[in-house]
Amino acid sequence: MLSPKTGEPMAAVAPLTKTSPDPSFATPNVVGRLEHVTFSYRSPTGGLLEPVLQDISLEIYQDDFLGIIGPNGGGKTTLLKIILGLLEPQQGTVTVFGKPPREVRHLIGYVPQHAKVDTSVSACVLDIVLAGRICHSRWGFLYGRTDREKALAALRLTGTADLAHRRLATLSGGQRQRVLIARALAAEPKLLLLDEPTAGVDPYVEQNLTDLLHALNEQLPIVIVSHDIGFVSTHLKRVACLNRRLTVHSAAEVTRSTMAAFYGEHVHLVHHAPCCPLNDPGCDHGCVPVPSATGRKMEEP
Ligand SMILES: Nc1ncnc2c1ncn2[C@@H]1O[C@H](COP(=O)(O)OP(=O)(O)OP(=O)(O)O)[C@@H](O)[C@H]1O
Repeated sequence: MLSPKTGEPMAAVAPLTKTSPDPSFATPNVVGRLEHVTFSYRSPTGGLLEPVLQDISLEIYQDDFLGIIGPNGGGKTTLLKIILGLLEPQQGTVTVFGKPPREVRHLIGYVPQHAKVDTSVSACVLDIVLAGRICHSRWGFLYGRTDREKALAALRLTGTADLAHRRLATLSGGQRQRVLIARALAAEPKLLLLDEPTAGVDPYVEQNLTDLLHALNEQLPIVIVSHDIGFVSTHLKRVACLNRRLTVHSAAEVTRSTMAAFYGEHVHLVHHAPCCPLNDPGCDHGCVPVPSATGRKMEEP
C-alpha cells in the first residue's frame, strides 16, 4: 500500500482479530463510554483536591480517530488513565467493551508520553516491546515463541526492526516513539490510546507516524492526545476539547476561531499538507503559509 500523503510504500498492517462485543453492551459500535465522570487526585494527607475532570461524558466508536486537545494541566493524561482503568473516578461510570476498564486492560494499547518514559533501563528495544505481551503471558516475564514473533512483527510494522538490540536511551525521539507504539501493538490491542505521539519529532518522522496511525485506524479505534492543532484538524475525525470539562466536535468544526476561544488568541492553526491551498482567501481555518510539508506546531498558551 502506498501512503496517500508521501506516495511511499507503507508497512502492511497485519489483520487484527475483531473483538466480540459483550452481548450485554447495548450499542455494538460504541467501544468505550464515560458517563458523568468526575475525578480528583488526593492530597498527601488523603483529602480530595479540586476536580481535574468534571462531569465528563464521552463515547468512543469502533472506527474513531478521536483527538483530545487542551491546555497544559487540562486533564488529558488523566482522562486516558481513566479509560485505561489506572485511575478510578469518584463519580460516574466508565465501560470499555462493555466492562470496567481494568477487566479489559489487555485489550487496550497505551502509548505514554515518551518524555515521561524512564530511559535509564538497560533492557534492549526487543525486551521493551516484549513487555507489551505480558498480558498474554502465563509466566510473567517468561515469553514464548509466539510472544517473540508478535513483538518482532510489531517492530517491523513500526519500522524499528533494525533497532531491536539497541537500548532505549540511545534512540532518537522519533525512534523511541515508534518503539513505544510497537510495544502497545505487540499486545494486539482492540483500542489504542496515545499521549502526544508526535511531540518532539521532525516533520518527516511525524508524517510516517501519521501514516502508520491512519493505517492502524482501518482496524481499530484510536484516541490520541495532541498539542499539534494542525495534526488535529487535518487528520482526525473528531476532536474533544478538554479543560476540566469536555466538549466534542467533528474535526471540520475545529477552526482558528474555535481554537482561539479555547486556548487564547495567540494560537496559530497551521494545516498539514494536503489542505486548503495556502493563502486561499476562502479558507476559514486561519491557515498561514508554512515552509515544510507538515506545518508548524501550535504555539503553547
Ligand atoms: N498524581 C497526581 N497528584 C496530584 N495532582 C496531579 C497528579 N497527576 C496530575 N495532577 C494534576 O492534575 C492536573 C491534570 O494533569 P494531566 O497530566 O492530566 O494534564 P494534561 O492535560 O495531560 O497536561 P499536559 O498537557 O501538561 O501533559 C494537573 O493540574 C496536574 O498537576
